Amino acid sequence: MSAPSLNALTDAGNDGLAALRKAPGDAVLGLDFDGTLAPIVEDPAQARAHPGAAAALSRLAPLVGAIVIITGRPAAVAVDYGGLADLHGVVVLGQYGLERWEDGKLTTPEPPPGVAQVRAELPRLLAEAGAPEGTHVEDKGHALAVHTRRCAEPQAALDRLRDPLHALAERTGLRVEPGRFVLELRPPGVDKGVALRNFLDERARPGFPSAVLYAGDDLGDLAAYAAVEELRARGVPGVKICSGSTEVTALAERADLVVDGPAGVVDLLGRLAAALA
Ligand SMILES: O=P(O)(O)OC[C@H]1O[C@H](O[C@H]2O[C@H](CO)[C@@H](O)[C@H](O)[C@H]2O)[C@H](O)[C@@H](O)[C@@H]1O
Repeated sequence: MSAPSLNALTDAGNDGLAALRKAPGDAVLGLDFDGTLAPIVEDPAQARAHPGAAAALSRLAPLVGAIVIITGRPAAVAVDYGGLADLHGVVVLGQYGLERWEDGKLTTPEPPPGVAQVRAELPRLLAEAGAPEGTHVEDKGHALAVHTRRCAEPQAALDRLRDPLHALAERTGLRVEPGRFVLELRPPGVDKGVALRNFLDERARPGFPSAVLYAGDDLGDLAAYAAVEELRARGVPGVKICSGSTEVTALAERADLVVDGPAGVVDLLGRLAAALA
């Protein structure tokens, strides 16, 4: 890996990149979808992966041990919006790890009953809480996401809805997952860190993983960062990449390398593929 721009800002990150270069066939690349592979747009249904994302992943897939996309989206939606259907060697863990898509096969559990309760109660709750115009509910089957990006004042709208949504989540046995102008009510028990750890554990063998790289942009990705940090503490090299934005700063503070949004991530993946080929 000779490109200087692939250098991380931290020693631990550079150790991770060096280990990835040394034994790519046992390395794992973990990637978030929205904000990392796909540019953020106002309407969640219009989000699509960066035009270079699928090509970069397809170049990398035969060079590394595994590529796993870990997303809050339903797995099938990420596959569709990401243009991933024909990619071999890419696994998609959807709904924060509840769902799995691999080689065209989707595995999805039954949603817990609290999800139906939230679906039934949410319209009235939003009306009573004075949800501003532009508030939008995305029903993901296993979770409901309340978006405020299209409100005149997205942050104020989110602040207004936070307490009522937390109360609803508590009543229904769900948890609130905060994100970029969104509060999601989703089942507890999984997060992106759990999903990444489980994914690694199921493939465990001597020398695996040689390194783990994880790229994300939003608060939900911090759990995966924590998993990479734990791996490092156990001697497995890791790299935390932040797909930078002005909306979230918490990841940049913990990242080994910050790149310029999905375009920067795709550029990085392309250079990684060139370096490993
Ligand atoms: O884990 P991710 O792949 O990052 O998914 C997290 C949530 O992303 C989506 O919402 C975000 O992207 C939208 C489209 O760009 C944007 O409009 C919204 O403001 C963002 O919060 C998605 O809609 C959610 O279901 C995902 O859970």
